[in-house]
Amino acid sequence: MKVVGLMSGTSADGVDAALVNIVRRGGISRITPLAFASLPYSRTLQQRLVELSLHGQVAEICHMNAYLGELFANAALRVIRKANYRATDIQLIGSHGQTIHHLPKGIREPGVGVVRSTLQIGEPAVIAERTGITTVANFRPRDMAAGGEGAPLVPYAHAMAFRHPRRCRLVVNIGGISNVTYLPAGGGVQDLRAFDTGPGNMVLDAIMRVVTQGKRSYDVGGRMARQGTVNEALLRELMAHPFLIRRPPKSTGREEFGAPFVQALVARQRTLRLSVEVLLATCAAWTAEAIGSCRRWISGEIDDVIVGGGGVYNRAIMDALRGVFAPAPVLTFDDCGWSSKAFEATAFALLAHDMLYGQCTNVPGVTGARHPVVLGSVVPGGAGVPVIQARRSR
Ligand SMILES: Nc1ncnc2c1ncn2[C@@H]1O[C@H](COP(=O)(O)OP(=O)(O)OP(=O)(O)O)[C@@H](O)[C@H]1O
Ligand SMILES: CC(=O)N[C@H]1[C@@H]2OC[C@@H](O2)[C@@H](O)[C@@H]1O[C@H](C)C(=O)O
Repeated sequence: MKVVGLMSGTSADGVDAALVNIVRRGGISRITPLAFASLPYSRTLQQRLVELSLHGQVAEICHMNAYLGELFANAALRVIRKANYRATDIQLIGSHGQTIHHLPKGIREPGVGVVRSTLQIGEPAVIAERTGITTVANFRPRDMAAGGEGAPLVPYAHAMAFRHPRRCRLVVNIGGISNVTYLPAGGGVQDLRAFDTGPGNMVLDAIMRVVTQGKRSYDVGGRMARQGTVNEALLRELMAHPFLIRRPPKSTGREEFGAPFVQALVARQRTLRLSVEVLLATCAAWTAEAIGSCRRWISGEIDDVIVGGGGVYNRAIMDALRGVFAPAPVLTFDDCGWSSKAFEATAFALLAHDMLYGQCTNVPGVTGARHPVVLGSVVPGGAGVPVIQARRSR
């Protein structure tokens, strides 16, 4: 089956589209990447989405849901064209959407108990209408309904791509938020451990925006951070952040590490009279140390560390990670035959595909859900939902 995966992460910098071929045999899906395309958001749109995530008005959320649906559809059509296919050659789209709010711990309501919620926008009905292709979206809410955090979900795909019969591996995604997946040697999906570790590019990007008055949205190559030295006192304060100490299952987002957090951090920088370079160096080191502190909740050796997400291009973070995990080698997804940029989009192609087979793709030990569930809701395309000789498998 040819499937497009669509993803816009917490950095809100654009839609990634991965076209893959998936073959399923013996209850196992195998992926061959075919093409990848990105549709970057304008800086104004990125800013609107960041604002929306924290202070969105309902009318704007309503509008953005449909507008992003159009952009997601464009991204899908772009990757299909790039691979010289037509939309009618593609059977399925898996769209993560754009997270604009995530409340994994939930809020207690009388007569109901704790209500957990998360909101990904980018209307799948618009995607299905523009492309004619069956679209699966809204992957997170079902896990939450089963008592889980609804995140992270990509560990299912990490296991498919990176598990090894003899090596214990730590897969790290450094997106806006960072998350880890521990894959014990020879283990399967049910043996993995995974959770968000907290800070990623979101904090560094926000600092760049504040100090350049919005002219630069990230520190290219981590160059500015590499000109500073780490302030150990501030690093210790940051390592005491409540999210880092919380036991898994745990997931987070802009609600904890977005603008209000960064405003307080920049105020602290001014009190301590630190340069921007020192602040960036300290936050890059914090990202790496927070990832390293996952070892508190992981029992077992780490033979390889494999890193993906935009953070692989930040040398300050990568150098710090090498220090944190030495002597284990710190590799990238690309070193292992997978694209760092395309992986999350690919993962949502896989989740959509496996959903059609009735496969449960949440990992209850990861999200905290009470039981495995089938993730996603379907909007049929012009040819209806692809019919599968369904064989329910775990
Ligand atoms: N050349 C580069 N140098 C430094 N940093 C970079 C570079 N390219 C990308 N990045 C960083 O990577 C970020 C985007 O990463 P990515 O696309 O993995 O995040 P995301 O998928 O939005 O986040 P998440 O995984 O949390 O949902 C950018 O905002 C930027 O901070
Ligand atoms: C709610 C939400 O969108 N969370 C994202 C975010 O970005 C990284 C980390 O926080 C992870 O928990 C998740 O994304 C990936 C795709 C996941 O579900 O595995």
